[in-house]
Amino acid sequence: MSPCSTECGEDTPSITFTELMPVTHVIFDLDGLLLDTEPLYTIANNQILAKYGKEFSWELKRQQMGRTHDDAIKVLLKLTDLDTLVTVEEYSKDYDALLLQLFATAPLLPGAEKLVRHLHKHNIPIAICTGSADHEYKSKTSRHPDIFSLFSHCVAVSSDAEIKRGKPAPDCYMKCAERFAVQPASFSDVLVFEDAPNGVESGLAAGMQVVMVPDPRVEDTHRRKATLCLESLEFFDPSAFGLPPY
Ligand SMILES: O=c1[nH]cc([C@@H]2O[C@H](COP(=O)(O)O)[C@@H](O)[C@H]2O)c(=O)[nH]1
Ligand SMILES: [Mg+2]
Repeated sequence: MSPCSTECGEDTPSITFTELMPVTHVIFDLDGLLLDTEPLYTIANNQILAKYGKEFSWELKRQQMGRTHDDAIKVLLKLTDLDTLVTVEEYSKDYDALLLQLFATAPLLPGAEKLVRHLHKHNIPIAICTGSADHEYKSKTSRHPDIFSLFSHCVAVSSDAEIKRGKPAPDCYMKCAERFAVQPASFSDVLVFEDAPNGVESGLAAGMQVVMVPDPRVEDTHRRKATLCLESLEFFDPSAFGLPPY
């Protein structure tokens, strides 16, 4: 994982923009980072929006990714000018049913299992922080009990009464760090893994370092905000953040 500048070629697996500092704790995003669920959201939104004669553009998706269930639908309805015609409840009805069917099919993304098993084996505290609701988390992870049992806890913002604001606000990452049995000395001792611009913003605002593994469509301006940007979790080198090497 040799650090390099943006001048590197397109096949460069990693780009760093700031100095990397050692960490003691790691928090993972879920959708689009550990699990390949983002295409499922695209299928569901395309299907529902078609009923209203609209298309699910990349701009809509980028705005939605990482947000809570209700925030994501509110943003979508506003940006498509459907907010005066359709309520969040109306949009959710068929959308939620379709998603729940799809979630149980979600595979792990490349490099996720190796990294999670490695950190757990070396007793690095690991947790999950997702914009999803609890019942969605359960459905999405149902195929992979061996991996998801390795995390100390999961903050599922859409159903967490203690968290008022979802990503991009910092609240969920701060709360997730505070729920470790042995808390980090400072939020800067936490490393976050994220795929979404809203999630990167959330982790950084919490004072944490953020490794971004973005959708290929994420623009450079958003990639540059992350501490480190990787094409795939497969290219992550734990020793770059003072974690035990592979
Ligand atoms: O195309 C989309 N992707 C993702 C989301 C939202 O982002 C959350 C995923 O959060 P995370 O990446 O924090 O796990 C989902 O629960 C959902 O609320 C969405 O609405 N639409
Ligand atoms: Mg995500």
